[in-house]
Amino acid sequence: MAILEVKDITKQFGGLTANKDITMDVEEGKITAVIGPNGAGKTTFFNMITGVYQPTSGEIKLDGKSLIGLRPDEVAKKGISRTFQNIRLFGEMSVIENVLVGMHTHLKTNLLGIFLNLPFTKREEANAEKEAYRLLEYFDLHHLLNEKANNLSYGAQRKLEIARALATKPKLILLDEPAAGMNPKETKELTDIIKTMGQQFNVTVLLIEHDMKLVMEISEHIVVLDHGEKIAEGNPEQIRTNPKVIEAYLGSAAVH
Ligand SMILES: Nc1ncnc2c1ncn2[C@@H]1O[C@H](COP(=O)(O)OP(=O)(O)OP(=O)(O)O)[C@@H](O)[C@H]1O
Repeated sequence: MAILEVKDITKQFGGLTANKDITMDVEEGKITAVIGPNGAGKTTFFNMITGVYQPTSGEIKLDGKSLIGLRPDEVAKKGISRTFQNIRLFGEMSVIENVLVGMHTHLKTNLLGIFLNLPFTKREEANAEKEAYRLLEYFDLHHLLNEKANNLSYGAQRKLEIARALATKPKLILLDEPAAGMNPKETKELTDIIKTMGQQFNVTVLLIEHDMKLVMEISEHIVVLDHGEKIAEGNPEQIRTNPKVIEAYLGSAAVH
């Protein structure tokens, strides 16, 4: 079943068409990747799904309900969470605080409850901390929980961003180049995390990534954009051997 349905979306910035009539489905529980050369329109595509930009035309549905016209915070409430190409953590806050901030978007507690120190509030906070710890354990960041986010290695910051995005309990998580800037060891670790996190956290993964080894290893479905248009989609084998994709993006050397 498709959790996300995108139909004929187009985005124009003045005279430039960044996305043109893109149609695709993201199947629930499957890892889907969007690939393509720089400037192909991948981030614009994510920005439309998350309400940062409104499409010039077309339809986007989550669980059969339209997301058109919703602001980013409203899209987030519907169950879509994301990470960014450039890391956006609260650098002065600790690792666990970064995750707790993510969780607070769906806790029932309000500020009054915190000031009055109500039992319900305390219980909810304690549960949130436990859950945050469990998340950090999964990302192997639990030993760093009191460290300032700014002090983490680059790879650890990238993982923390994903952990924070998961803390909002999304149905669908969008990862924008999660492996960018990572060394091979970090990329390998991240590959394993992304591969298993769907089942672990009951979330569907849609990612943009340039690291083809990662993409080919974890994706069940791949969509290829070039100059704002979808030029191919299919499973890794179909994409790897598609002449159009090789010409536009992969190059003959990258096929093996
Ligand atoms: N806000 C904007 N205003 C004008 N043009 C934009 C805007 N955002 C993106 N573009 C243009 O749209 C095109 C697609 O950009 P986009 O960032 O979506 O590509 P991309 O595939 O994500 O590239 P990369 O892999 O380099 O991140 C580019 O030509 C870009 O300059």
